[in-house]
Order: sequence, then C-alpha cells, then structure tokens
Amino acid sequence: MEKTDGNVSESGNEMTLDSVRDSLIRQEDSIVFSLIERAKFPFNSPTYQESHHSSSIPGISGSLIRFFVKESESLQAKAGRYQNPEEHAFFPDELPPSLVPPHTFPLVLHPAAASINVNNKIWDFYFNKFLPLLTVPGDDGNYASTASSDLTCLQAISRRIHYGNFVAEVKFRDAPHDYEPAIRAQDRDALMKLLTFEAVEEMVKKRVAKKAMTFGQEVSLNSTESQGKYKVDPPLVSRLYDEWVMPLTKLVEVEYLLRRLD
Ligand SMILES: O=C(O)C(=O)C[C@]1(C(=O)O)C=C[C@@H](O)C=C1
Repeated sequence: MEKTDGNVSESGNEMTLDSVRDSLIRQEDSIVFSLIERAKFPFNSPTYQESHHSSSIPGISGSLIRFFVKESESLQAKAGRYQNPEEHAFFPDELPPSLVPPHTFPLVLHPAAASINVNNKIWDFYFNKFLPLLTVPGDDGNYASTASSDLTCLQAISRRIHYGNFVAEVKFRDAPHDYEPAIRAQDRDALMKLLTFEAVEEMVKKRVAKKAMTFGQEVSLNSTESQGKYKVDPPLVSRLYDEWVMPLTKLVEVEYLLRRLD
C-alpha cells in the first residue's frame, strides 16, 4: 500500500474500514497543527468585516477572508487541486479549469459524491461559532496571515469531513445487504444508525484532545516549566469534533449512501 501525505493512495478494492480510519487519524494531525497556527493570532475581526476592506481597497469586494479564499482556490484550481476527489472548494462555482495534466485518481466513489459539498456549513460553524472560542479577542493587524491560517484550517477540516464519502463507500461495500433496504427507503435515520459507532467516536474525541496536548505543549528544556500550558485548549478540540466535525462527516456519509444506488 502506497501512502502519500497521509492520504490513502490505493485502488478502491484495497480500501478497508481500517485504512480509511487510518487516513482520518492522520488528518487529525493536520487539523490540530492548523488550529495551533491560527491560535497564534488574535481574532482579528477586520479580516471578516464586509466593509473594512471593500470600502477602502479597490478590487476587493466583500470581506478580506472571502477575497483570500476565492483567490487562493482559483490559483489552486489552476494547479489541479480539485481534480482530487478528496478536495472540495468553498466557492466551487467560480473556479477556473486546471492547467496541469490530469492525474488518474482511482475510481473509488459513486459519481454522486461529486455533488456533495457541505462547505457552506463548515464555513458557517468555523467563523461564527468555533473561531471566537479558538482565539483570544484582539487585533494585531496581521489580517492576511490570519486569512491564510484560516484557509489552512478550513481545507484540513473540509477534507476530513468530505472523507466521509470514502468511509461510506467502504461501509456499503462491506455490508451492502444491511444498507440497501434503508437506501431504497431513503431512510436517513436508519442510515445514520447503521453507520454510527459510538465507541469509535469516544476514542476520536479522546485522541484529538491528547494530540492537542502533545503537539501544543510548550517545549522547554527545563521540563518542569511547561506543564499545563497548551497553545490550543484540548477540550475545545474534542468539542470541535463532537459538535461539528463528526456530525458533518456523518451527514456526508448519509448523503452519499442515499445516492449510492442511483
Ligand atoms: O469511523 C467511522 O466509522 C466513521 O464513520 C467516522 C466517524 C467520525 O467522524 O470520526 C463517524 C461516525 C462513526 O460513528 C464513527 C466515527
């Protein structure tokens, strides 16, 4: 099995529930590191205000964050980012075509996966609910770096949540007879029950808090000094997963399964 950058690069046939879960676990590292970087800056509200930049800077309409994400996605689309079925843009309607030769990613997913995009929900919880908990209030003027850190967080979180497509595909292949009746009945609640593993969710929440402690500790040569100071609050990372990341992953799984027999 060949792995690159923590992603499963294998044909669909070799994908197992364990291998897709391994990818989710590796993606936790990316998410925790991205949060640590964003938490370096205060909230920096001018990054998000509609008027602040649009009124004063010609060429930028809307907030700086929208401008930053749109322009970054446009560049990354040209460089081929969204050819990968694991990647989903926040502004998918205005993307230029890729300029690089296409890479043939293994055909794992049902084509319906291409129409599933929950990034508007991710955008909403990230900026309106989560960011005020992650950052300290304040303004240090580093708006572009702040927007850049936000984009890294958003992309890591989005990739993880949309990985639900692969998780759902593997679950379906492992037990088609369990899933087919609920899919034919278009029964969201039954699908949600079938794909939920509460013990796994508890482990995920504990592990991401532990990663926040490990990756976000102050490293000091005098080991007694660093105790209990973390760059990102470990319980907040558990909460991020509990309230938003895992529920939206499950939403993606349900949406995918509903279309799996189309
Ligand atoms: O590992 C799985 O089976 C998943 O579907 C992923 C996940 C998660 O988001 O972490 C979601 C639903 C399950 O209840 C457990 C974990």
